[in-house]
Amino acid sequence: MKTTDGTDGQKRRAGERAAEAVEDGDVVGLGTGSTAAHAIRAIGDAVDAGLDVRGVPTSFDARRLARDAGIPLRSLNEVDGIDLAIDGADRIDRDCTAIKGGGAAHAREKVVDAAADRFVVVADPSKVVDTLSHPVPVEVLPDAYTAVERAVAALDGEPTLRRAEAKDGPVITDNGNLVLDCAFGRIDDPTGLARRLSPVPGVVEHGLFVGLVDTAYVGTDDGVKRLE
Ligand SMILES: O=C(CO)[C@H](O)[C@H](O)COP(=O)(O)O
Repeated sequence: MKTTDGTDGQKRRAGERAAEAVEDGDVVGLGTGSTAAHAIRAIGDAVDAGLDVRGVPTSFDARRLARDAGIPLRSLNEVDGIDLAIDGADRIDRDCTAIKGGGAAHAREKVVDAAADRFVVVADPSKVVDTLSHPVPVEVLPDAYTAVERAVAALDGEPTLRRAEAKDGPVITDNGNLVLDCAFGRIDDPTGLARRLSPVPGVVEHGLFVGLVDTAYVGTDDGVKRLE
């Protein structure tokens, strides 16, 4: 039966389906954003019901939400590995290459998601595309942002310093850095672009997630579709 709860319902179904994959004893990477938040709340409900897990949050916000949901927390340095990471995405193609960083959390997200035995993206259908063309968030050291802007321009990208909405000036990440949203138009070779962005001095991390996502759960109006 179709429901009328819109995008939030789609996100909730995706998040809750991913949370069902968490098993007793798991160490779980807890992603950032409104879709991952549904998974965090569902894991919190399961913890209330007796599930034994430890969560590794990917951001200040994920940590706060998970703590409020009653999930025991660890930092990445305190665990030997991560069994399952659940995180949102700004765009994902049918090969499960994703662009992340809409919440400026992609540096820690990538570290946690890449450390996981299994990484599941949760998304609503507006995130699924045939070809990636969304701007790529690039976290940069504050002292290096103009140098990185020039390097991005040399890769035919158009960088825009992300500005804060409830503060004058730029967005400052949880790591104290800046974000350049870099438009490259249609990204036909995300692997090549990722390889060119990573070594630019001053780049802390970019939001292209290539070869990291195992499965995507895409919530719909009446269920969840799976991309592998
Ligand atoms: O990458 C992210 C944060 O850095 C988010 O996962 C991404 O922006 C998706 O967010 P939402 O689920 O709210 O649409």
